[in-house]
Amino acid sequence: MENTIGLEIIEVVEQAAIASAKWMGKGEKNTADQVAVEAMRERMNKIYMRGRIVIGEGERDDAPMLYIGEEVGICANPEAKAQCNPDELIEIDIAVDPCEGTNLVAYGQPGSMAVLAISEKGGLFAAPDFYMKKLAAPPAAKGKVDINKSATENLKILSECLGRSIEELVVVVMKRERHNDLIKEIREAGARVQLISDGDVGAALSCGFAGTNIHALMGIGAAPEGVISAAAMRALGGHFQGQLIYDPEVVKTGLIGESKQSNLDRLASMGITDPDKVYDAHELASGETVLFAACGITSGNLMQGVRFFHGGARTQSLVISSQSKTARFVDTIHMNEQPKVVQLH
Ligand SMILES: O=C(COP(=O)(O)O)[C@@H](O)[C@H](O)[C@H](O)[C@H](O)COP(=O)(O)O
Ligand SMILES: [Mn+2]
Ligand SMILES: [Mn+2]
Repeated sequence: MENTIGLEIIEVVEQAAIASAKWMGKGEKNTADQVAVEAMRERMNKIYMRGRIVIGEGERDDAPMLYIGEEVGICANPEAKAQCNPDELIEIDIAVDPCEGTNLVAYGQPGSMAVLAISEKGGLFAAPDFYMKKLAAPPAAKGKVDINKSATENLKILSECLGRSIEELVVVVMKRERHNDLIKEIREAGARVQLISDGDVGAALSCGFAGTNIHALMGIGAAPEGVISAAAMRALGGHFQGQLIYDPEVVKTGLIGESKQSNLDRLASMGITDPDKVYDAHELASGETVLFAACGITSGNLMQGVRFFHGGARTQSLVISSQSKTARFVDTIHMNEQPKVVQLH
């Protein structure tokens, strides 16, 4: 799979990031999102694969493109349809977030990225658009920290696994009212908290790499982003656990349906019989091969954002593969028809 489409998925996230970056700082989050979706879809439909979107736009925004269940790949491209033989193509499930951190793009803040994860058919958990309690940590703490333990206990474990004092640990938490107690507990335990307004995929990913000065992600974010983060951590060997949150009282927003009971009914209709199950990275991204790709829209811990120059743009992407066990940073100069210069920096 990596050989077949590894390079192509880099271009998919690059194109989405470039499109979205044109709307950076313009205060229009929906446009920044929409153009990323269109660019991602257009490039995806040139790939010789039979792709199916399992996590996409859709539930939250009732989107017309990259919706859950949409078929993508060369056979979905009207121009190629005549020559297309689906039986010859590899079947792939895809989780996408073409613009992860739409607010970050709209307001010119760091940490937004175009992101996707792919695996064989059935290899990614088709999470509903609910919330998810998440715990991400570096590879050294994999299987040692536990989402069922308190933050205080996990910080002690992290401190031992990483050979640093608790005071030397930094935990990313989304700045939300629902996290007030968690933030207090982390601070009282002695660790430092980095509050983010959006973009918990980037935070989870940062835990996978030493040198980012981020040692854990704790708290509740969106479930689809949880699966994408899990795919990255699965391929990288980091720790990720997620537990669906279906009670609107816990998150204090109306985003996950009217009532706890209606959400439980919906989970049951999806075949999720144990709604409180804690999933680890291997369960959320269970395929034999898992690939993760991201391209910075605005600069973050791991990737620089898109930099435009007259006639082109430069991007930085990351592709992580469970198959080749590589985390590959890709630095690309994109040249339009006739650039006056090919800008190096
Ligand atoms: O910040 C986020 C927004 O993602 P997007 O809509 O693609 O720009 C995600 O990283 C979060 O995981 C998540 O969507 C968020 O926590 C849910 O929203 P909220 O109710 O504001 O916490
Ligand atoms: Mn997102
Ligand atoms: Mn998004």
